[in-house]
Amino acid sequence: MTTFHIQTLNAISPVGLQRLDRELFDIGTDIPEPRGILVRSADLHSMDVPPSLYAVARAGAGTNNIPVARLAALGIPVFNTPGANANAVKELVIAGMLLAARNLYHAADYTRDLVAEKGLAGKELDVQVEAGKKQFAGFELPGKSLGVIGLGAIGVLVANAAHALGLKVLGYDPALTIKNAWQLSPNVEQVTSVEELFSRSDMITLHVPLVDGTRGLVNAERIALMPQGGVVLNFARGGVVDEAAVLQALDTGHLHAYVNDFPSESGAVHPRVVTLPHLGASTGEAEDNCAIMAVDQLADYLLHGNIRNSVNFPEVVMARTPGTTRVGIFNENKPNMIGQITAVLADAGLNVAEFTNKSQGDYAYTLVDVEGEVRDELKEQILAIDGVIRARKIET
Ligand SMILES: NC(=O)C1=CN([C@@H]2O[C@H](COP(=O)(O)OP(=O)(O)OC[C@H]3O[C@@H](n4cnc5c(N)ncnc54)[C@H](O)[C@@H]3O)[C@@H](O)[C@H]2O)C=CC1
Ligand SMILES: O=C(O)CCC(=O)C(=O)O
Repeated sequence: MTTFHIQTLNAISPVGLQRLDRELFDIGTDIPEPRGILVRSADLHSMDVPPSLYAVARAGAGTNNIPVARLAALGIPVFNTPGANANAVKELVIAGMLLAARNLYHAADYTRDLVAEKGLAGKELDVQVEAGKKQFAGFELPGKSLGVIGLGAIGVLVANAAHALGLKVLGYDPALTIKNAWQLSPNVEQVTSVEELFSRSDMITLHVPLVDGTRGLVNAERIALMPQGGVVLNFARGGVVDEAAVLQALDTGHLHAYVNDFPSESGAVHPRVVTLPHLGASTGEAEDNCAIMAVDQLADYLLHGNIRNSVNFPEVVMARTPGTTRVGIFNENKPNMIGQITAVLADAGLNVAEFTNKSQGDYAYTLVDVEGEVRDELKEQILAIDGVIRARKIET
């Protein structure tokens, strides 16, 4: 029986890893010729793709650290774990709003400084606490407006929780899915332009992927639309915000605070910025959820060829037909591919028991269960079809 080598490039929760049957999988950080890679935030863009590699599973949501298009062209699916860490991020966003509204981070620093640096104690400390606290007076959330950009797994949870805290919530997502629309509170007002969202929001929170269309989404022009004293919360990715524009708006007082999860040299030391060390998904619960989903999807692909939650190939899931052999085929999405594939199977004397083919963008994926002996040369015959990228006999 085949043993699949799985390479882990970040700490993946053991709750997920223990789901891999050690008779079928071996796992390590330095494993040679990996069939599968499990990753969180490690940057794979400069990686030489090992010829052995069949799939990459991201235990998390964002895949901007992975060369998704390059892997698609090689017939290598990239999986992610939609929603598995959404609650963890939502809770940190709520914490971020409160940190900003009540100036908590700087207030706690002030108190620590009175004792640790100035050496105050007793009555002297009490006097300075009461004298200094007015500089940290904040505002309450009810009555303020929050603009949520991106109403996906995280954005919907944030929007609903913010409404429950008494905020007026506006949402913007030009590609809102029906599933997410069902989850969204009817009290969240959807707006149709990002400019309207900025001009009507005291606070803005970002929940979009980092792609070409979202890079620098928060810029000087849009910040200028916000009411005086606004707050920007960024738990999406650093590149979604033009940080220089944010820092300038903080310096002029147009913005009150910037709370974010993506340290940079200038942002991390600015007095009106609170920067966390990419903590959004760092809860035991989220790490377990992500690892379980990533591992299950990777194992299902390696053992059965099924594709669930891939960011570069369509969803293709087919029950195994007893007494058959399964073949998985990636090809360019162009006419007559299915006809040519089934012709090769027929020429090889194989009867098709089950067949499914789905396309998405430039590529398509076929799973076929065949009756009859699948000889080694079948793979070469399928690969000889113009437009076929990869073919695999799925042994188990
Ligand atoms: N700080 C952290 O540790 C974490 C950060 N993230 C980041 O948050 C992002 C979102 O995560 P999820 O909500 O789970 O993803 P998701 O895929 O469920 O939602 C993203 C939403 O953004 C929308 N969108 C895309 N482009 C947009 C645009 N230009 N304007 C408005 N909406 C747009 C999409 O239609 C989708 O509904 C991830 O891609 C990742 O970068 C996710 C998890 C943890
Ligand atoms: O794995 C992590 O801690 C980061 C999570 C994240 O940024 C994501 O899921 O997009």
